[in-house]
Amino acid sequence: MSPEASALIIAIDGPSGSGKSSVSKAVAAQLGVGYLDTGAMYRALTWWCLDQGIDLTDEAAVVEAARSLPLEQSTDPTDQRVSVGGTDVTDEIRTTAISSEVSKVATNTGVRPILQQAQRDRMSAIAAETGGVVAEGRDITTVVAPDAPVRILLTASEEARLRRRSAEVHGTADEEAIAATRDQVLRRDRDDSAVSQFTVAADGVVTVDTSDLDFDESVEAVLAVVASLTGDAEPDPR
Ligand SMILES: Nc1ncnc2c1ncn2[C@@H]1O[C@H](COP(=O)(O)OP(=O)(O)OP(=O)(O)O)[C@@H](O)[C@H]1O
Ligand SMILES: Nc1ccn([C@H]2C[C@H](O)[C@@H](COP(=O)(O)O)O2)c(=O)n1
Repeated sequence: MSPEASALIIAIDGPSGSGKSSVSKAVAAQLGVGYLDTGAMYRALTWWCLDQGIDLTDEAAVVEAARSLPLEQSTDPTDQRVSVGGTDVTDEIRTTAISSEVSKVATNTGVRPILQQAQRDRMSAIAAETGGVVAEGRDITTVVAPDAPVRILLTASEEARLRRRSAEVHGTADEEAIAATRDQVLRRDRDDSAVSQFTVAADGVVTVDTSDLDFDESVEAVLAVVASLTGDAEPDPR
């Protein structure tokens, strides 16, 4: 039996600001398994292309960059680091400069199969190493790991998502801050929707709506789905 056959594979998708990354990291930490942030891979490729002077609208050049992306990504949910070509880009890939450009790379249909295969390979390696993996993104439940035993669509209302992202980026969720956040959340979702379906759960995918849940309640809700689908996934007591 391959190590993955008995591993705890959890796939989570959802729109921007729904809480995928933060909730997935907490779930992985509680279950004692590794974590894969697939959005970070698209962000890292965007950073690399810009660093190399590649025009993001030159689709063939971006595909070529995806093929040779020198990416290193940690899998510890409590210590996320991303490096490209030896440069630590952990913080830089979260800047507005990257957030506002990343959809150009993520909607490049030549890039997607390359990163999707890399994500499958990473998931297998992480599961073999840690006994499981929580992988999150936009197409994990549908394309990257449609056979995962646990597949969840994490959603939240547009208002909740704007409020959360605004509080995170601007430290406030007043009207002005929310207006400044719309591009990063709503426009990006609209662009990304052209290539992935992450607003409606595919067959067999469980929806967890966090609009009225706080962070801890969202983590509990996801853990409850994991437990109900696997029967034995109690949080690691360590
Ligand atoms: N249920 C919740 N209640 C309140 N805040 C939350 C909740 N879930 C997540 N957050 C906060 O909302 C912000 C956005 O969450 P997160 O970055 O995890 O979203 P995401 O879905 O991964 O977004 P993106 O796809 O744009 O990276 C974070 O500051 C996070 O702490
Ligand atoms: N599986 C994935 C993961 C991410 N993307 C796109 C969507 C975003 O524009 C970008 C960055 O993702 P984030 O860090 O905000 O979750 O990558 C995708 O198309 N498929």
